[in-house]
Amino acid sequence: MKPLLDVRDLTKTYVQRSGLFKRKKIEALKPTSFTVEAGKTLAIMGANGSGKSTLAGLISGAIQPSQGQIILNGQVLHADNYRQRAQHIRMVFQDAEASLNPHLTIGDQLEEPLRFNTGLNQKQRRERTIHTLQQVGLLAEHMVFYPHMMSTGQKQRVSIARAIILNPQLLVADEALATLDSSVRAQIINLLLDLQSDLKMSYIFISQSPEIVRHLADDVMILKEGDILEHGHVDDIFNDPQHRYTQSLLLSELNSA
Ligand SMILES: Nc1ncnc2c1ncn2[C@@H]1O[C@H](COP(=O)(O)OP(=O)(O)OP(=O)(O)O)[C@@H](O)[C@H]1O
Repeated sequence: MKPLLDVRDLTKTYVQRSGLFKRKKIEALKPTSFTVEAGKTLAIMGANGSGKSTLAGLISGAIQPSQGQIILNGQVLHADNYRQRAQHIRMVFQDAEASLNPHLTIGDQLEEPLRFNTGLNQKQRRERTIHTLQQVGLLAEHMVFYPHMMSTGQKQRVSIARAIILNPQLLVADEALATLDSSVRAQIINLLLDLQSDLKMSYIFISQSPEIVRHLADDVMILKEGDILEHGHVDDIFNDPQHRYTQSLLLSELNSA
């Protein structure tokens, strides 16, 4: 079966000035290749600075690659074609609060991507917005709410609604559950699993929590200093990690979970 996402030799090198004439190269992501099947979840784990957010940013188009290709459904995604990517790949961030505009109603924030990326008229946009709110367990009445009127969990639901409103094929979640307390986190995990089975989306899920990864992911990729250290089925990696780094990641996170 052809994969939904095919990442080939994706690379990101940052160049930083480190003096008047000196430049320092930071290899945030070394040439990285992997695939994600339709409807499946790939989790990405790694210590701080291992390149997780860089990889998420490259896939979502927020960061321009130094080299490499991203192919979605057989089509090469061009780094400068934001519109081409925006419809198919959407991101959910850790801090729902910061990713929502405090001055706009929830309805206006959800309609924004529809205005920019679709030809839907106002009535159709409103219908789609209400439908999407309901898909994430919110109500049509939430259209007129401002973010400060909602709980943390409801705000994360709005972030997810905004991510799925264009019917993307791939959702990239960067530590999207990290700041939620355990009961809200369980609800959002269930919501993500339900949405995936209803909408057949693929997920790339960055998380430091082995508990969440085991629950949500099919495959897991372990990043270390911009390199893939291990990549395989979650059960295989969790039951038999090949590297001490992976073992300590799983252990330290287990202890803090
Ligand atoms: N804009 C930038 N300019 C220069 N270096 C950067 C930039 N963004 C990230 N880096 C560097 O690239 C490397 C990978 O960073 P990245 O944020 O992708 O790691 P991460 O695994 O997401 O870390 P964390 O878990 O702390 O968010 C780090 O060494 C970081 O300092």
